[in-house]
Amino acid sequence: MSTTTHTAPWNDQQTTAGTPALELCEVTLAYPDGKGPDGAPRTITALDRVYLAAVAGTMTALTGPSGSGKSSLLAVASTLLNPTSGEVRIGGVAVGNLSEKDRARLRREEVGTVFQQPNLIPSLRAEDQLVVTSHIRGARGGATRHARERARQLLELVGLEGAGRRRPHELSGGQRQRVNIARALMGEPKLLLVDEPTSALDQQRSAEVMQLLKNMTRTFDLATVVVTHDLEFVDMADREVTMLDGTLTG
Ligand SMILES: Nc1ncnc2c1ncn2[C@@H]1O[C@H](COP(=O)(O)OP(=O)(O)OP(=O)(O)O)[C@@H](O)[C@H]1O
Repeated sequence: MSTTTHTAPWNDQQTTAGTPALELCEVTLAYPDGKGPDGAPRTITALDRVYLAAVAGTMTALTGPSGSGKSSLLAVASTLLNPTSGEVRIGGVAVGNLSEKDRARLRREEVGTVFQQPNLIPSLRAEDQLVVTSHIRGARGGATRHARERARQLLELVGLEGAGRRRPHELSGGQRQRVNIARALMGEPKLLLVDEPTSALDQQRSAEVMQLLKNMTRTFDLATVVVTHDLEFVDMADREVTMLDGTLTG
């Protein structure tokens, strides 16, 4: 019986240093919205022919009013939602051409996500929050040690050295968000997508979390896209883009 190794399609590609980690090309996303008075299906256009390129080592702030389409953009960029039309490319690879399995693998290997609420597991210590995913995926022995070592390094990098044994209720809101960010970096992503990371934090903690995201962007050469309502922190980003009624400007 012959064995074949399955190489991820995106590893087969010649990607040049200049390839953006994320490209959205003419991306439109329409959600179903019931039926109109005539019984015809209606839709809400959340994204309307959006172009966006995010390159390594750069933090992009994504702003815009409530309902303008920011979370929809992150959902499409993270490959969790398929656009209605247009193309999403991660590291130069057109996501629409991939099987569901390859898309999940691409997401796992290339994309880190940080959501508004840290969603930490209440019973787990900080370090275990970071290693649990690799454990669930079957890592044992050397791989487990490697994951634990990386978890410790990341916790130190996000300013939580010595807090690895604390459970979520023993951490402040800002510290929980730091664990969340460290967890998103465990898979060594190239693209980091962050949705409103400061919504539950006071001004000082918010500034610290934004600074941390910027530091991580530089340290790991990430393409980071941060949705934020906090206009005062927008200047910390390298670039600002604004959503308005599903259209991106900036
Ligand atoms: N699952 C869904 N089904 C139908 N419509 C949706 C769905 N999710 C979002 N929408 C609609 O799509 C539009 C964009 O929503 P989205 O959540 O992307 O905006 P947002 O800018 O992230 O808003 P907020 O800042 O309030 O989080 C809105 O009109 C919203 O009502």
